[in-house]
Amino acid sequence: MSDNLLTLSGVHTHIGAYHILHGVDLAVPRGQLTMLLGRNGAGKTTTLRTIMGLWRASQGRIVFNGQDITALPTPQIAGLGVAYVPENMGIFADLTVKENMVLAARGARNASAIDQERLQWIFSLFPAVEKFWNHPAGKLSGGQKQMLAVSRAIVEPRELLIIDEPSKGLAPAIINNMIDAFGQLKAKGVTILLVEQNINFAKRLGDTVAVMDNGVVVHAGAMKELAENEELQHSLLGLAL
Ligand SMILES: Nc1ncnc2c1ncn2[C@@H]1O[C@H](COP(=O)(O)OP(=O)(O)OP(=O)(O)O)[C@@H](O)[C@H]1O
Repeated sequence: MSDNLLTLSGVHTHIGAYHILHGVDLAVPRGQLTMLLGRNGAGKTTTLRTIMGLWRASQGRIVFNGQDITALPTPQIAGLGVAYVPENMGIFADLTVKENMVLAARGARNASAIDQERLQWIFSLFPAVEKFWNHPAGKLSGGQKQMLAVSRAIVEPRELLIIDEPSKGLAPAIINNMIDAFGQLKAKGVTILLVEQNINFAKRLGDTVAVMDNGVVVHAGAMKELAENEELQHSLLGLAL
């Protein structure tokens, strides 16, 4: 088996009449945290949605854990162990934190059916989830909602966690908490693919990086190499810095 848990080769995606992805090549190494960076509109979200089968690749190939998933329906892709947290987080605002968690655990009808050891671990990663267990999710702060969204994604064991801009709009203290939690997830063997705009967040957390522009990956390599090269950051990311 290859060292890459996920690979995209020459992936094109059209949305209606618009040709958005123009041959994306991306490798997500097993056990690492890969950062997907790029200016606004570069195609990052479209890439994540194409991996999940929410948009269809019109050309190219997506392989997860040795299996071609390019044409699989989204529930089957999720069933292989891929969790996706979209930018809007997909939380049910009118339901409590507990109800949100129960709904995320396939087959669980109530909180006691959630793996309790796992739940305690999630509480230790994100204490706010325990603290606001019986509160409506809509009343949480932005950072707490993001923590709930990630908690929902990991309520069952996953091999790959895909998260769209988890640091967006968060205060620095909450970002530190997130960085800590992602580090612990990685230590548990979860492979993570994160879309980011915040280069400092990316530098602190990323092992591998891919930078997109105009619907293709224009740079890929070690995060450390990009983090140490300000000229390269500027030429690849420009004002996004
Ligand atoms: N539903 C859609 N219909 C038409 N064009 C779309 C649609 N969704 C995205 N696009 C276009 O596709 C391009 C890539 O968008 P995408 O959201 O993937 O970029 P991004 O890199 O995630 O940027 P951002 O950080 O702003 O979300 C943009 O030009 C965008 O306008």
